Amino acid sequence: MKDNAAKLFPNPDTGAKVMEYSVAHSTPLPDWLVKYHDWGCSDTDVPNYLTSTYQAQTLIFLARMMGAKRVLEIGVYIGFSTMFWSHAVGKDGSVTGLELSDKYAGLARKACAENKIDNVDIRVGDAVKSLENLTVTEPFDLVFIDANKEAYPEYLDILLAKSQPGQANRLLRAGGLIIADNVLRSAIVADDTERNPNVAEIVGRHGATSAEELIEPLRRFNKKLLEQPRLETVLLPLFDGLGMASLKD
Ligand SMILES: C[S@@+](CC[C@H](N)C(=O)[O-])C[C@H]1O[C@@H](n2cnc3c(N)ncnc32)[C@H](O)[C@@H]1O
Repeated sequence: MKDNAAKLFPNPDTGAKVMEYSVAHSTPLPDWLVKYHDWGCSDTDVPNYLTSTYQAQTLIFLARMMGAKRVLEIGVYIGFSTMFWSHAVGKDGSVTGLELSDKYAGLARKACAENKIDNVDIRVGDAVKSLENLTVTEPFDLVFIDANKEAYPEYLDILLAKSQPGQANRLLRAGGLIIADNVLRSAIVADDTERNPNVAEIVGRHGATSAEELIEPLRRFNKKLLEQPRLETVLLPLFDGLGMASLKD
């Protein structure tokens, strides 16, 4: 049987070169998005929150390939991903962003205004509440989950409950895509043994009492994606782990 993990990179340097080459041979982001990402990495509270520019290139490609016009984003931060979704859906599409922090929502709105983006609507508050209260006239094509990891299972439950077949004003259309970031969380979700040095590092970084506290909600989320009969799922070990599922009716 062919090995699932192709042994492409003999060492980290070659791995980095392959990545550099792959980025250079993928449709580039517009300059204004790259500039905003640079600013986000150098001058904001938590640069680590940002998706990478290569992840942006990949997700834009995916959204356009499925013809997505309406995107819901859970976890906006300073609006980098919000703006790349806006770029992906084009002027006749729209993006709704849910963000807890008033400050980050303000930065995101400012960036949208500065870049003449007028198809983004950012709502401030806890995303569980915002999702519960969200009503739409047309369903979303794509939902990007990138907020507090402990609430991922709840976000999924609400999304599915509000996207029932035949339901008026459902949130996600049949055939719509759910993309969840960080579902492997520096590999600790798949390997929480002492062989994985990231376990101690991540627990320390998040001031968690145990690795389990960080791992359990994501394992529950990944299991729900897999076992929910209305979802067809693939977990890509790219970036920090991308959970992807399409909704069947
Ligand atoms: C990883 S960042 C999002 C990064 C953004 N998607 C990007 O790639 O540019 C996660 C965001 O989720 C927000 N967040 C955390 N808990 C939340 C909650 N309960 N409801 C809504 N947003 C939340 C944080 O304030 C933070 O801005």
